[in-house]
Amino acid sequence: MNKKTVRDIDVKGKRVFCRVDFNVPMQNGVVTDDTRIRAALPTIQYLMEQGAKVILASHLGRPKGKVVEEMRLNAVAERLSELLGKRVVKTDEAYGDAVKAAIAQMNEGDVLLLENVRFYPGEEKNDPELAKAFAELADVYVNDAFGAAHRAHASTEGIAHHLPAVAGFLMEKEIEVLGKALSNPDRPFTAIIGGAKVKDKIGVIENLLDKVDNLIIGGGLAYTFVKALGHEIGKSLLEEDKIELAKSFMEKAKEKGVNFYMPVDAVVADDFSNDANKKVVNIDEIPSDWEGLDIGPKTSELYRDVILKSKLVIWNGPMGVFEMDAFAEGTKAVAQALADAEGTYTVIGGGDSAAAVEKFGLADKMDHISTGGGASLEFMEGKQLPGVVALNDK
Ligand SMILES: Nc1ncnc2c1ncn2[C@@H]1O[C@H](COP(=O)(O)OP(=O)(O)O)[C@@H](O)[C@H]1O
Ligand SMILES: O=C(OP(=O)(O)O)[C@H](O)COP(=O)(O)O
Repeated sequence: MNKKTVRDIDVKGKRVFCRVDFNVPMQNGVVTDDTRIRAALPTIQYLMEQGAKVILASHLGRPKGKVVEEMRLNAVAERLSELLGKRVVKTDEAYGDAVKAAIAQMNEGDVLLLENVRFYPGEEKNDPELAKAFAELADVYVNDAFGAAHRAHASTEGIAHHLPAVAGFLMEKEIEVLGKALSNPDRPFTAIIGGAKVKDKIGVIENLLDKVDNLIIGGGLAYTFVKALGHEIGKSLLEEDKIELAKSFMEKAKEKGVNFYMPVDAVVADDFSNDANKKVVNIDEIPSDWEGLDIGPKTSELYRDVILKSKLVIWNGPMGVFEMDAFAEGTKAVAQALADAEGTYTVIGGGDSAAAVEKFGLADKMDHISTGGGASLEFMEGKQLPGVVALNDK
């Protein structure tokens, strides 16, 4: 990475505004998955050890510029305190006089967490005034929020124009791992794209066709491709206006010598529910009033073979509706193949795929699980991430 990191600056005694992505799932006021908090610990602990006054900032959810009580960061501060073994002070605002007064009380090595930055309308608008108000709190800016690096917001981008601005360790690692995967991949290089958001993923599929040896398609978005081949897909997920594009991708794959793998069979159901009637059919035999909710066993086997022969695999998006046990087998099979693949570097691209490997107890078998869903996708599409661009060059 050609950006400066926390290693390149002296932070002793300095107030460091460190943007993290603590956008974690919560239920009844308790953090239910602290992966993102743990992922930021190396940077936080380094700053503490170096004698910085660590001021953490994060968003949680999408409160749309207003205070939403359930989206306060109090529970996050509690969890972070437990993980650090040190009390983290939490302010009820993210800038202003009360916050400045709390910061003035800090000693070297102390940690303070600001309130949810998205309680202010200026955050998502990247309002220069809010960016300045954040900058006034500190001497140095550190961005460790890879999961939010695709957002040009006041605390992820604007503030970097007012202070010395460097990357944290998580940001550095994410960019390095994903960057290496794309620029200098070990081969055969396989990308597995699944999930439901066809529109969001079309761009990444197009970009990956220039880079991979094998492209595997699964999940809800596969049916637009099945339809493009001229098959009946019943009530399966369809993005009608992307059929032509899907066709062009399959042609492009052929021209470029990319092996394009699509489901050869599917688990279809007569209802979108765990208790629906279900059966396995060949991909060109989906009944008109049924819908495909998982890849079938023949497809799982085919995909497993491709995975085991690969040296690098990146995976984004489940193979089926894995949240329902009845349609989790395909996603589980792919996760298991990744876990079993020896000498294969496996990268999980955030979001639901990360939740899936966690659910199947295979997370520790993966080489890199990205903390960013949208961010890793945009990175793989070849887009510049504003939160990274704004940092100081080496
Ligand atoms: N065949 C399918 N039909 C409908 N939804 C599906 C299908 N396969 C997967 N999904 C859904 O896709 C969702 C994840 O999609 P997406 O958000 O694109 O993935 P990610 O979060 O990994 O980027 C999951 O909630 C899953 O239930
Ligand atoms: O959870 C996040 O995105 P992700 O689910 O795509 O990884 C990030 O914290 C960004 O949140 P946002 O999509 O509300 O800007």
